[in-house]
Amino acid sequence: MSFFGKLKERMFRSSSKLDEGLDALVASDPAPADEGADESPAAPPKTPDTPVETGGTPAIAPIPSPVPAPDARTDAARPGLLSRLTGRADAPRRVLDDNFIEELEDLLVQADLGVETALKVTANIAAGRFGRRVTTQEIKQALADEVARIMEPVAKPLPLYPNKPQVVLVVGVNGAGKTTTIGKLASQFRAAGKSVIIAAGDTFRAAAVEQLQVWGDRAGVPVMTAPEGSDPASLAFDALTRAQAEGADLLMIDTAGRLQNRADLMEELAKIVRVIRKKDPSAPHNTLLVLDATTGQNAVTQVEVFRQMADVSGLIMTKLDGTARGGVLVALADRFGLPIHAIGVGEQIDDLDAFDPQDFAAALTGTGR
Ligand SMILES: Nc1nc2c(ncn2[C@@H]2O[C@H](COP(=O)(O)OP(=O)(O)OP(=O)(O)O)[C@@H](O)[C@H]2O)c(=O)[nH]1
Repeated sequence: MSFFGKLKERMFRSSSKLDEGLDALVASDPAPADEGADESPAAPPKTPDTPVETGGTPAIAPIPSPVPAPDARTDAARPGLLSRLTGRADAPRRVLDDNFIEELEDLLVQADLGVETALKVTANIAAGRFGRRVTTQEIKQALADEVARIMEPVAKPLPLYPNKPQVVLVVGVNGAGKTTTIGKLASQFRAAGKSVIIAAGDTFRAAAVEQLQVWGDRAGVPVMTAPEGSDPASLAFDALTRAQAEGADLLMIDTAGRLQNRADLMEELAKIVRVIRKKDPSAPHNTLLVLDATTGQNAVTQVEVFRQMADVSGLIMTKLDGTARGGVLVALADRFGLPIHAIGVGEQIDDLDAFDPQDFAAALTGTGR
């Protein structure tokens, strides 16, 4: 299955609230039009060609008339054979008015786009459409276009540099998916013919080290470990020494993610950087922040916190499968503009891929491709 296939199938599979919410938004016509017209698209027109205004409040979309409205530009408003076959002539419509805009904003906030981004996106969707009768499909497509427009500038694969080894520091809170992501990336680099070494820098958790070893075995990549509780900076130094001696292409350094004691963690990360720079002043070449999509708006806080602690160069978002909170990625892109290198949609080795804004927008809005 293609990665987009997986993304579409898994992303929000359990709770695709945005897609359903948009359907409900247009269908939840506060002043429903004549039901009869819905069931009989071929019936004579019961509605005027332009939206009906009822006492100052813009009318809610009448069920589409078989007679094209003068301003209609979509096939749905031209009930030809194709429209009837695809059912689009019957598509519910609703006037895009203030209420609609407010409800759309709420829906986007619930989908974790964050208030600021939700307001911006909604305003852009409404521009040029205000007062018009719109279908769900039109709104979904407009939303998908807006999301893709925001995400396009940040969709950048992890850059590979000629430096040998390229040192990749991986940071993020416990459980975000750092270990899994390192395993998946290592496996992909190996498949691309690169030699990789992993340093298990979370020396305080034996389980984390073991898990990394399992991933290293799977990927066919050596994992350097140190005794429990030992200094991660010292391990990083040794790992870089070995990577340089062996001419490895990449050194990936896992780190601890204990945010409970921010000062300690900050010092630990700073020390790792200080120490590896003794061997390579240009290292680390990438500092990847791994974020868990299921934490929703918490991811925004995590970016803020980790940017204070480390020179974060890019993001990887995991667990986009089975969550309704993937919209937070739009908020992150809009707010921070940090490159999004990859997304994870499962626990298997091939469940990580480069971030594609069009695919993501399509999966998020349910427009499909
Ligand atoms: N569904 C899903 N689960 C994932 C994904 N990425 C990681 N996981 C799971 O998330 C859990 C935590 O992942 P880890 O890789 O151990 O996270 P970590 O950041 O290294 O956590 P610590 O080892 O506690 O520091 C594991 O059970 C992974 O299998 C993903 O994209 N989708």
